[in-house]
Amino acid sequence: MKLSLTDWLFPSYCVLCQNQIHSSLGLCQFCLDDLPLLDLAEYDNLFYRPDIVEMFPNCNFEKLFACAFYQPPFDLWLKQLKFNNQIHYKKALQQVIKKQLTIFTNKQHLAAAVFIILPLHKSRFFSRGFNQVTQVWQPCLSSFKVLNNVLIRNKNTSAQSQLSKTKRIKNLQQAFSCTTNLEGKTVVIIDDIMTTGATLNAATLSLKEAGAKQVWAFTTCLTPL
Ligand SMILES: O=P(O)(O)OC[C@H]1O[C@H](OP(=O)(O)OP(=O)(O)O)[C@H](O)[C@@H]1O
Repeated sequence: MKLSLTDWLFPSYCVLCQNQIHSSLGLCQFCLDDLPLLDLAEYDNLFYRPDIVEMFPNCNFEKLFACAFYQPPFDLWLKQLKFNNQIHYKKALQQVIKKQLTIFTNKQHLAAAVFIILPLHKSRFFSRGFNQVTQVWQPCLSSFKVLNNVLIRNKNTSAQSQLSKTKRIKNLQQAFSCTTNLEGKTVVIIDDIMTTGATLNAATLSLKEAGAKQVWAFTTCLTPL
């Protein structure tokens, strides 16, 4: 590995093995290659995997992309990022997302699709200070068309993580609205975690009401209840 002057002055280390890496990275190549990622080369739509379709019944979106199941080390990275703003895990997650997006785009055309990062309600955004999904995903989407302020979160919902499956669905009812006509478009909606799919389903409903032809859900991790 060739290190620059910046790397010598401000060394960065792999979040897993602590070997020195380029400052632009969070993981060394060995650790990245060792991670338990979902096999998108075989299943570019995870709904084609019988076990996954059984874990997430009644989803209204057409395709599902995820990097991995919510298991070590992803659970720690996502929690630390969302609740403690530990942004050094961001680069590691971005390497994982970019790797999975490259595999996906080799099989699926996304040039005409528009991307929407799942918004937080404004009061949640102000109390947290950031949208953890935007922080991680936005830099991975430079070659795609990202729409901002199109999907609005109207309802200040309780955190899904505290609720049962039935309550999660009710909690998200009427949570979103869409400000733009999406007639005929394929919309990719992005979130960090899918547990029951209630959040992504509620967003899908709004996007389809606005005319979206298809909605594809991209999430960093899956964690069925
Ligand atoms: O698939 P589901 O059952 O809908 O659960 C997944 C959602 O739950 C979490 O958010 P949560 O509402 O807990 O918190 P946040 O909006 O503050 O990020 C997570 O970030 C997803 O958005």
